[in-house]
Amino acid sequence: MERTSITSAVKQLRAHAARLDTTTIGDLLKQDPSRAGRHWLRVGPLQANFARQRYDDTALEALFSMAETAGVAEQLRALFDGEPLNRTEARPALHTALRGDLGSAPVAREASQQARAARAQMRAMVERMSGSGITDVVSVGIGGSDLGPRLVVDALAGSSGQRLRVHFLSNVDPAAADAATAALDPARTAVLLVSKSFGTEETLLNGRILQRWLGDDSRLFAITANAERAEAAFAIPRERILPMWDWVGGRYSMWSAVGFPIALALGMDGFEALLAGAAEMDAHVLQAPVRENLAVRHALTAVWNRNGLGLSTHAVIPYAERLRLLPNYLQQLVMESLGKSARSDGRPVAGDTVPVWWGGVGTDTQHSFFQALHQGTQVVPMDFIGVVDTGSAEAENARALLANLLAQAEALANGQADDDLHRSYPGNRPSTMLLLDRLDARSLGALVAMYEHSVFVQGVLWEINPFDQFGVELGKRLAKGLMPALKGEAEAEDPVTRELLARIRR
Ligand SMILES: O=P(O)(O)OC[C@H]1O[C@H](O)[C@H](O)[C@@H](O)[C@@H]1O
Repeated sequence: MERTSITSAVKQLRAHAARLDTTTIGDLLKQDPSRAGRHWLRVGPLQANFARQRYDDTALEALFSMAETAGVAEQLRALFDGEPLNRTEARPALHTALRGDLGSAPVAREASQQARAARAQMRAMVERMSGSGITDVVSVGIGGSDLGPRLVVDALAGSSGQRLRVHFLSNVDPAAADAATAALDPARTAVLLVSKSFGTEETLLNGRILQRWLGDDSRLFAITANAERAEAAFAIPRERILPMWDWVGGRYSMWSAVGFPIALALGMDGFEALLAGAAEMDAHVLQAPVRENLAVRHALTAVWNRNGLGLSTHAVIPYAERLRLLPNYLQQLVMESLGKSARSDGRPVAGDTVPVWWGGVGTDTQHSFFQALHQGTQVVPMDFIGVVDTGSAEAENARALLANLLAQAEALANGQADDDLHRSYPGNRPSTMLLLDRLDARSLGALVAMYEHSVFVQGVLWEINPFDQFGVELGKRLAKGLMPALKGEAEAEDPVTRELLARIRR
């Protein structure tokens, strides 16, 4: 989209928001009795209701035409086809090729082919490891090499007649390595070093600790796009290395061999069900017109709340204990992808980009930060996520969970007036309701893929590259430079850091 048109689209959204300033969610529902029933979209096991967003049909039309002007449908096609949309790094982002073959260009077909071959390798390794007396696996990785597998294993391992017990180690704090290994027997444990670059300090340092602890390199594995480094630094032979590629971004990589811990915990069939759920969402997102497209609608809603209403944070609240790690996962996916101030072409962005994403699990968070959501001065738009059939025999608890989910969304939207301001609920706080039929590999795959595509579409609308993350580099470089100073072999340049170091050393 031309800079002028994104600027004017943002201006238009603000004008619609101003026009709707005194119209509440309650008013919108009253004005249009069909609203609650009209704002549903369903894709496979996932359905979403947007009726409690603060746009009316006219504002929604402006959002749809913003998507059309930005060429969202064409950009999605370009994504699947492996065009080098990651322009700052001159490469494609082909995570969709890890779970299907909807890309029609040779580069995308080649990627799907490589992904299939890697899955065959994974299947063989899962079988070998499952029958080898190994009981536990420690997956060492951080960021995109940790959060996705950690989320899925935490969500699904318990319910799938778990094979190997999988544990995760990410933080460079030595206490994390202690905690990860405390209850394990090294003789019955395998260690996976998961790092796309094989250059990440935390993973390399923790990898050393775990290699020593293991005492037997035959149960040390690597998942990486840099096999040479894994071989050189840890002497891991090729047959124990699973591949990764530079056309997969770290935070989009759990569908690749980075998902090996998932396959070990759920079995390869479970892992493939996750991919199938994501592939179902891919097909929908690629083919559905803008007005019926779940990820596009989710993205437009995010842009409305950010640029139209000017809301600076966004909360995601799964009412499912097994999705307790989803907010952490989404923080990386959304904020590392969209936390940018430069457009793809290097010029400054036209308006605000990503809000701060945060959240936690319901019902717990009702008893911690929901007070601020109901009565605080800042309005926080939310994604509520519920599971219709929990599959639990504890029907009373399952009903209470759903009742709380429904009640909170209602209370936030409708509020309740009271003469006493302390007891008054302002309401008019927007939320989207996302419902999974049940929580299994397929529905979780679909949900995560929906978020990935929503992030991509937001990137298109804001004209930013969601696939780089240069913002994380400066701090890493400075930390490296401070290692000698911490050993007392050098001084820090920054006066405050120097003073801090002096006190640390004392
Ligand atoms: O997989 P690795 O190369 O070890 O990278 C792990 C993580 O570290 C980096 O700092 C990036 O911010 C993340 O996007 C990445 O997922």
